[in-house]
Amino acid sequence: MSLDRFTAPSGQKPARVAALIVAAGRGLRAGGEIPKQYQSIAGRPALARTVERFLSHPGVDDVVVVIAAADAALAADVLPEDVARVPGGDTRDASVRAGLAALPEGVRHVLIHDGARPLVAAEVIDRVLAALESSPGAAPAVSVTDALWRGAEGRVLAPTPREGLFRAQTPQGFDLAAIRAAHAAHPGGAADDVEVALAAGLEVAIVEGHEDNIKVTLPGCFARAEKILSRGTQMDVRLGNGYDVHRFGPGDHVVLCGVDVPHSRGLQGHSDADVGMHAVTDALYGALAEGDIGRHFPPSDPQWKGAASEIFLRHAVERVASRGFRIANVDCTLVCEQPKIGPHAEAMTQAMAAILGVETGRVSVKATTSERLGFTGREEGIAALATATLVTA
Ligand SMILES: Nc1ccn([C@@H]2O[C@H](COP(=O)(O)OP(=O)(O)OP(=O)(O)O)[C@@H](O)[C@H]2O)c(=O)n1
Ligand SMILES: C[C@](O)(CO)[C@H](O)COP(=O)(O)O
Repeated sequence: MSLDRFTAPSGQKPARVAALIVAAGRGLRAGGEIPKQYQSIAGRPALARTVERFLSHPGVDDVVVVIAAADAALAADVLPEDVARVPGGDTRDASVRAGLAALPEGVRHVLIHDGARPLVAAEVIDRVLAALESSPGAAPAVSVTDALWRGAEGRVLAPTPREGLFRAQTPQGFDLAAIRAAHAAHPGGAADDVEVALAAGLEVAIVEGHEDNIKVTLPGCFARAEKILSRGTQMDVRLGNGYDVHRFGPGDHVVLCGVDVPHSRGLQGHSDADVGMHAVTDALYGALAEGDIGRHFPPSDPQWKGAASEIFLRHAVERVASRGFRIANVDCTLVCEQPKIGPHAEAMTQAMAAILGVETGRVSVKATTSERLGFTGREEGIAALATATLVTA
């Protein structure tokens, strides 16, 4: 097979990539009342963490998760609604085959990953994808650094050379057509997809894995994964800012940070013109690098005319959670001469905190005048600025 086939000529759109996450195992070695992939690691199900790593990777176009039919209800609680799920088989390779068969048209490269490896880093995924440009298969591994022995009944029998030995990890990446053919020809019982690929004569490049990319296998692995997360190596802190302006028009009240405030005029806008809530919503989208309200709710779409801004904020809050973050704090400043914000700031804080799903101590709503300068000073409209901090959930 020519290696050129796997090289994206510069300037061409990169190959469409699917992540196939196998999560149909029973997790017998790990124990617990539910399979290990549904158990929590630092407050979040392992599988939710795994899936998020691929959903948030810019090189991955599709994510398909293979689950046991018996786990459908557990999966519904853990997986984002729009993530495709496929019923698995009794063995890992049967589950992989079921997933490969279900991948959408047009996928060229597939990354096959254990649902039980929730800490895979973006750099590891990057390295596999880069190697796939010049090889039909690529997989991460870490070299064996300890001495190896063969042993039995608690005794060392013989030292074993470790040169050239690697500990295999996932995601294992392949040209989709090639790995489908390899699985179809394999008798079954392979430990992983590299074994299947090699049996079919495919070349598989080794890329650098990561010690943190552990597979949750035994009961102690949950604590190990939590320790890795708490080290902060996987901690991501995001800051976002938002800014919005709405002009005054006819009316008898304004809606600010979810509270109706009596005023001699109203604010004009396509929605309810809640300038404070819009700034906070944009700060959340900004922290996720997901654009702004206009991208998610185009003003050209009549269905958002007069819409309560709460709809926008709730959407941004959902995006935060599904990207694996939580809101650490939000700070919003309203800039206007009138109406006076002070008497309403507490109600605004409470209304915002309820939608954001955080305690009121994490939300600040404050106001300033612009000393009668500029458009806010001339009372032509109200401006709002907001900052949001997100941290890994
Ligand atoms: N029939 C199977 C068996 C395994 N897997 C998945 O393959 C990955 C690696 O397998 P392993 O760690 O061995 O998981 P289990 O089979 O669940 O573990 P155990 O052997 O302890 O029961 C896991 O994400 C697991 O859910 C799968 O999708 N279908
Ligand atoms: C695929 C794999 O994760 C590679 O390390 C591993 O082979 C699957 O898990 P198991 O514990 O060997 O069943």
